[in-house]
Amino acid sequence: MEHGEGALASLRDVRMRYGKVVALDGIGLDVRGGEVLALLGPNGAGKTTAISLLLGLVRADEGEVRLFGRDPQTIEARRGIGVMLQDAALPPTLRVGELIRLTASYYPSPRGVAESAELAGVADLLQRPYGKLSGGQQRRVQFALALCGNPRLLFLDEPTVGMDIEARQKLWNAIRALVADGVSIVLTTHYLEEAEALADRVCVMARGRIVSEGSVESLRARIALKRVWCATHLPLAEVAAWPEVAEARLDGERLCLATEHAEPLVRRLLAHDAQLSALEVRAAGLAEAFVELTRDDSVASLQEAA
Ligand SMILES: Nc1ncnc2c1ncn2[C@@H]1O[C@H](COP(=O)(O)OP(=O)(O)OP(=O)(O)O)[C@@H](O)[C@H]1O
Repeated sequence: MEHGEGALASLRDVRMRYGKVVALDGIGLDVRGGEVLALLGPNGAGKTTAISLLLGLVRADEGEVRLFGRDPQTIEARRGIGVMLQDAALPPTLRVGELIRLTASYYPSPRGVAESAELAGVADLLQRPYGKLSGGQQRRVQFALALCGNPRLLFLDEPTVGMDIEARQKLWNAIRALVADGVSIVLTTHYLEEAEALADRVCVMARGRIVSEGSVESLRARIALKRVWCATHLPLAEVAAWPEVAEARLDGERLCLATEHAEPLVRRLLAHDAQLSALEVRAAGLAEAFVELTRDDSVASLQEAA
């Protein structure tokens, strides 16, 4: 199958610059029907730019961008999506119910105001002016606006920023309900647990590229690695070549090694350096796996046959 065929939305060989800044450096991405795709990556990785292209808010310098097989700037394509961006500037004096009604009116077959509000957990806020709501409440209203058009595809850019734990859980449940209803979702997040809780597939971006793509499990597989730190006179290059060592780098004064075989590695280290000190062994968490993935493009070996 040709890349992008059958996908709800796709980027192909897309490059994008802002002046001298390369925001996207040749990326390909498909959003498939029925999936929750999480885009992860550190600040400035290019996640928002990728979404902005799919939404038709900006045009790519190079490459092809399709939304429902069309140019994302066409009205037909835009009517099929719902959007929750980071910097939603909504009129503060409008009441929540009015905002939902107004937004829904742009769509051919919207959800009702009451149903949208119920799904987003803002049914008790309908009479309140938007500007008087808390940050977390405003985010939930923005979610209601994203889903009120009855979209097939929903873009959520860091949807749970500023929400407390309970609100976050409620939003996750609402997202699950939409997915069960056949809605596809593209989500960006800095919370790994959010990707774990929701995503079928994860794309890790760094420096305008996709450095890893696969299931949440393939990311989690990195937890099998342990981290070993030690102060040693052994040269980094020598230790990096040992068979037990998956990755090696300097962390301040110490070597930091990633390994699946911590005990044999520690035995070998001690055998080669009797003066070795400051030894520490820890399991690598998902957060560390993520940092590793985004540290260096060469660690793209996790690529999973999807
Ligand atoms: N309108 C713009 N003008 C100039 N540079 C921009 C613009 N938008 C994005 N950039 C730059 O492009 C790069 C990618 O930014 P982008 O917002 O896509 O990253 P991100 O992954 O969404 O980051 P974050 O997690 O901080 O939201 C960054 O270096 C950013 O500074």
